[in-house]
Amino acid sequence: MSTIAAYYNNKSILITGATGFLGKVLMEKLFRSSPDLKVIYILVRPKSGQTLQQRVFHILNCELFKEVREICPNVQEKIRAIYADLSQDDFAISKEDMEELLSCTNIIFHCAATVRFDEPLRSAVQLNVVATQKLLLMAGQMPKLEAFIHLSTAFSNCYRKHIDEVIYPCPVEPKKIIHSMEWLDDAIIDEITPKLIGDRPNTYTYSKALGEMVVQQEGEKLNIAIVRPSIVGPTWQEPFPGWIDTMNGISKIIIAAGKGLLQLQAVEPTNVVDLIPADTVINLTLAVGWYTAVHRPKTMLIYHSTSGHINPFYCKEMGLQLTATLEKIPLEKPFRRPYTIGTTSTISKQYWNTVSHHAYAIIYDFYLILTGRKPRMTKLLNRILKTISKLEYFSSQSWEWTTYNTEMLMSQLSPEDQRVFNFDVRHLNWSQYMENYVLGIKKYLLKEDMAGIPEVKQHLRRLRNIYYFFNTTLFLIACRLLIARSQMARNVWFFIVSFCYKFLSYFRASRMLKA
Ligand SMILES: CCCCCCCCCCCCCCCCCCCCCCCCCCCCCC(=O)SCCNC(=O)CCNC(=O)[C@H](O)C(C)(C)COP(=O)(O)OP(=O)(O)OC[C@H]1O[C@@H](n2cnc3c(N)ncnc32)[C@H](O)[C@@H]1OP(=O)(O)O
Ligand SMILES: NC(=O)C1=CN([C@@H]2O[C@H](COP(=O)(O)OP(=O)(O)OC[C@H]3O[C@@H](n4cnc5c(N)ncnc54)[C@H](OP(=O)(O)O)[C@@H]3O)[C@@H](O)[C@H]2O)C=CC1
Repeated sequence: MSTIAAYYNNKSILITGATGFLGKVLMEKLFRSSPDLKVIYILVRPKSGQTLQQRVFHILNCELFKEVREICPNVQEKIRAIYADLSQDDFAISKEDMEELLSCTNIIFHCAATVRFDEPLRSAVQLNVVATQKLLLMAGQMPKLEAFIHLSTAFSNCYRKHIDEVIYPCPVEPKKIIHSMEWLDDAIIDEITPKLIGDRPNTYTYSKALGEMVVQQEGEKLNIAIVRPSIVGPTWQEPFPGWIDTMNGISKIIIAAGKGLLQLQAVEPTNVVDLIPADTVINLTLAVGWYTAVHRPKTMLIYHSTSGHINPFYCKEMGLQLTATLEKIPLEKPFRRPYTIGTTSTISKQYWNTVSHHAYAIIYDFYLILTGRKPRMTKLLNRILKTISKLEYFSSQSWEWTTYNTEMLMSQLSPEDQRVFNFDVRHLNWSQYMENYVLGIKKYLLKEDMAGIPEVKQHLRRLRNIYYFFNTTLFLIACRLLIARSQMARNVWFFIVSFCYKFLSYFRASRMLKA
């Protein structure tokens, strides 16, 4: 049996963010690989009118947990959902629950975070920094705690091009930031936010960097490690390929491209997109948990979960594969045929935005008005372009992450552990992965019916014909206008027509001679 899987058996594990994308994949893998684990405590808040129990029921009944439901029929009994709101003091956990957590927990996986790039600094700090600090204080009071694993992001130091597995300190100490948030009002915080985040693009990356500093400072006496994934995509292999249930940045780009709404991508075709599958991140996280608890490294180690250095996926390759896949597995109700153009030049971006986005939206809205409907395309397009502009910082650049700790860990695993907890992306086939990505988006995110694919393909063929017809008509109108206004265009036109006529006459004459 795998040593790592055996380690988690009979353990009490505390997970924050278990209702999130990575949290679910983490729980699933734990139950599948170590069905004899004692209990998983999850800190959950009620949401969207659902109680804690309803949320847990919903998670366990989703497709991701299909295999777990068979392997571990009593899975429901092994999850203990604890009411908690991490943005409140003491997390609003009841006294009894807190006592149980403090006395029983063996391992903590801290996944909860606000991942929105545009979160106001106060809320980003509250969740990504203050909550982390409080959880570390709790961890310090847990006599049975063996490891604390903190999930951060590979982009916490994205103002650097080359990023090592170390903490890069922020100029202002986290404690000072936390303190200032207590007495500054929202207007002042908004005003000073750009100065505080400095070269970072948003409050998310800044607050995650502060969170790492807090982990380093407050976790000195703990057995602690940080995992930094890059852009997390759907599962690669486990429990099945293509599972995704989050509308993160890159999925938004794929959907907008798939619906034919977005053709221009602010990317340099030669840049690397550092995508990493969710199951790879979780396998590494579990291996890190085991290594930290059993081998107890002297210093806190940081592990990069990235792909670019060993199996680079270039933007151009991604664009081509995305276009090919979207033809094979089209998304429902496309506005146009999916097509991608990548550029980072401002002039080129403005040109393609006008020609390829705004012009089409205006024409479509005009068509809607003519057919007695309400125009909506320009509004939708503007919203999408606004969203995409917030991702441009990440799509238009490349980074280099070193992975010495991740490679060291891989070398410490037995062949069986390397197989069961595979986090080696050298053999990841990007073309296959993109196909499963689109399938996953279609099935699990958009909940579209696979049986509708032939009909969509037919619709796409109609759109293609309209496109050719429209372009040919535009071309002929342009030619006609030119001929009417310019002597030179008329001369060129007569030259082309007489040349074609002579060619045809010669062709006919030679055929008659042969006959
Ligand atoms: C055949 C020829 C082929 C030619 C090929 C030639 C090759 C040439 C090269 C071409 C290359 C092309 C490549 C194509 C692919 C490019 C890939 C680029 C890769 C880079 C992508 C970067 C992605 C992000 C990177 C993240 C790094 C950080 C790592 C982390 O830790 S991330 C943690 C997770 N967080 C996130 O991912 C972000 C979370 N989201 C947010 O923070 C927010 O959504 C936001 C981004 C800040 C945007 O906020 P908004 O308020 O603006 O948007 P909101 O999401 O609230 O939506 C507003 C409304 O708009 C609607 N909407 C949004 N998107 C879409 C859509 N796609 N479709 C339809 N509608 C959309 C949305 O529904 C909202 O509507 P409402 O609910 O009604 O209000
Ligand atoms: N997804 C990605 O591309 C990447 C993610 N990461 C990191 O991985 C971790 C997990 O990310 P991911 O799963 O994608 O994020 P999600 O947004 O899917 O999940 C966030 C989780 O945090 C919980 N949470 C948020 N606020 C609170 C609160 N006040 N009280 C209790 N729980 C709360 C959410 O609970 P609820 O369901 O109630 O909202 C949810 O379970 C994060 O630390 C993130 O920074 C790093 C790199 C890339």
